[in-house]
Amino acid sequence: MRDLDEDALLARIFPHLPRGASTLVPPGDDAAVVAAPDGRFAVTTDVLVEDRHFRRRWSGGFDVGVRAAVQNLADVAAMGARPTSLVVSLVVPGDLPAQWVEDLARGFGAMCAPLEVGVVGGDLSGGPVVVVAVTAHGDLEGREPVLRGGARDGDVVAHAGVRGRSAAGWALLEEGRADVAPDLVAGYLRPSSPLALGPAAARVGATAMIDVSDGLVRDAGRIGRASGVVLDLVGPSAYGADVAALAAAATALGRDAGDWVMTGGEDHGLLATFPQGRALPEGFRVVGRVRAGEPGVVVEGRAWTGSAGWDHFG
Ligand SMILES: Nc1ncnc2c1ncn2[C@@H]1O[C@H](COP(=O)(O)OP(=O)(O)OP(=O)(O)O)[C@@H](O)[C@H]1O
Ligand SMILES: Cc1ncc(C[n+]2csc(CCOP(=O)(O)O)c2C)c(N)n1
Ligand SMILES: [Mg+2]
Ligand SMILES: [Mg+2]
Ligand SMILES: [Mg+2]
Repeated sequence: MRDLDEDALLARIFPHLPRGASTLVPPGDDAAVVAAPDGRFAVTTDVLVEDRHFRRRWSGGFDVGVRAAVQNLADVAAMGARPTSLVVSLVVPGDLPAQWVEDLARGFGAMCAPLEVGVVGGDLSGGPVVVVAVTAHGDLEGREPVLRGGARDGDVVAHAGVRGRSAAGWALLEEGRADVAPDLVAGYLRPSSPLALGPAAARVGATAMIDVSDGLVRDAGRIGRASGVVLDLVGPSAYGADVAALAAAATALGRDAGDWVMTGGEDHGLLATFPQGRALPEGFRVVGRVRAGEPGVVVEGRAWTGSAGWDHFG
């Protein structure tokens, strides 16, 4: 596994997976779309693993519940769908206080109840570390899903949500410096995604969309490769306010705030492409252009030479 990256591993998995009779959008996007006799729905799953995504000494059950919900709801929103329901599978070690699990459920409730998203079931098992695996469903409300593969030469690239805050908060926790910027730590522990802007982007004709889980540059590259175009992003110098908000943390840790903005994961903003001249939903900000060229991503016209963004294996 150490010799593969996530995309290479998926390329080995996908050929073996049956398409089934009802698949409208197969694996490869933020969610699949499945036909139902009375319509169709988006479905997606993401897992959080103790000591890979969170540490129990930093994150309470409530935090992990919020985060697991957001991570999955954002994948639904990135299809242009409205989330409707979750199911939650838990693996819990024997030393875990029952209160932690109750707090986890409260975290799901706090995130989902205001959205009228039901948490409608799940599964329980024991195991060596905490694992929270969530499946989320969404309603496309009669619209076409917004795929990763629809960006076209001449489109604008726009982003909604925060940039780099989760990465900065995670770095502060790792270095024992949470005191430097508690707001950034909160952005890591309990990220917030502009979920309503997924359907809003779809309604104004977004051509492609992804939620940013592995970093702007890496996830922009996924749209570029899926669409057969290149996304040319603005660089860190265009993100003055974002960089300023991360400056104290970057200074304290000797890290680069611009790198967090461009490559930090787990913010769960929405990155979308729109036809040129389209009025964007409020909350989206233009961060680049789509051009013809070697499919993928460039920053200010050049290959990105900063860190690559998150990959579990690569
Ligand atoms: N084990 C697997 N079997 C089948 N399909 C998979 C598997 N793992 C991932 N996929 C599919 O591969 C695509 C990419 O998955 P990935 O997890 O990178 O996307 P994501 O959930 O949007 O990102 P992230 O997990 O970083 O938040 C998705 O369509 C997903 O359903
Ligand atoms: C303890 C700890 N170590 C490392 C990280 C960083 N991290 C883990 S997964 C991920 C990207 C998205 O994951 P996925 O693709 O699984 O959704 C990132 C940035 C963390 N959050 N906690
Ligand atoms: Mg996603
Ligand atoms: Mg995933
Ligand atoms: Mg990922």
